Amino acid sequence: ELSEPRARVAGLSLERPRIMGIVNVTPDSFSDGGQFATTEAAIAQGLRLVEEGADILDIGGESTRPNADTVALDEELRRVIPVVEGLRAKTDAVISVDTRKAEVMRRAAAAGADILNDVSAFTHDPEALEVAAETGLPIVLMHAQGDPKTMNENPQYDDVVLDVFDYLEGRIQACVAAGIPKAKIVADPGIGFGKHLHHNVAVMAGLSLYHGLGVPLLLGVSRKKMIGQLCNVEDAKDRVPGSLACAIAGIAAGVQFVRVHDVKETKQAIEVWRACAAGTEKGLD
Ligand SMILES: Nc1nc2[nH]c(SCCc3ccc(S(N)(=O)=O)cc3)nc2c(=O)[nH]1
Repeated sequence: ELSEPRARVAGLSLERPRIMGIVNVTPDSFSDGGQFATTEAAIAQGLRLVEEGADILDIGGESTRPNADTVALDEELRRVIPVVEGLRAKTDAVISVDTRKAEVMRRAAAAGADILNDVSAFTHDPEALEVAAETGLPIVLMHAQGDPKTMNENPQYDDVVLDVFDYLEGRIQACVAAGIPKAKIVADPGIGFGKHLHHNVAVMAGLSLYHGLGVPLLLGVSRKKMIGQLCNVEDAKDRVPGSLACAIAGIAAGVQFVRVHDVKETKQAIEVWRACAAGTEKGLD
């Protein structure tokens, strides 16, 4: 076999863009439905996103948006683990867990999670790298400058595109040194994490550079402030067209995974874009 076997991440081939649907497991502030209601709603949301075409579900129990408060370990476990268990029992979709805590990673892997997605690139929790290596799961390394609490106050870069590249390269090396094969690593430039608008758009324009890291790329821009700033749209729910534009821009630059809220819409945008890029109605297959 002259060509090396086609790369896969969590069993997913990378011959076509993969959609990661977002499942935020945060208490429903509109009702005192309690933990059970939150768990059941999150599981239902995950199954809906799979129906809409999500290849992966990203389960997050701690908001890492700017100025967000941290969530205690026991609370994050209470939010995330039941949802991973519930979804594992009901779907074969790939399950990713968005967490910075080693214990959440360990328990999520035991509950059947397939990918560990850490917005701190396994730097926040001193145990995270070792636990991730022990699970043997594929991981997502994302760039962030600073902590969610303060990251967007005054981010500083020499050259944001190159600085993000160098950071990710260093984290890949640290993970490989910790025993995580490079074939199990996905890199992500972290739109909105310690970046002003001009940093975010520079990263978007420079996405193709990150293929030089030698790993698949993931992009998460869905409904983020960058879109709101460009189009003066305050409510995140009104940012879907801009989110689709960012997903397609990423895919056109060769990004293999897009992390989105609006799976149905993103899937339609991708299918149409692929047919037009391939010039055949069958798309790029
Ligand atoms: N791999 C990966 N994981 C992620 N998890 C999240 S949670 C989003 C937190 C947030 C919300 C809103 C803004 S803002 N102010 O730019 O609108 C920033 C960060 N995102 C990502 C992402 O991209 N990749």
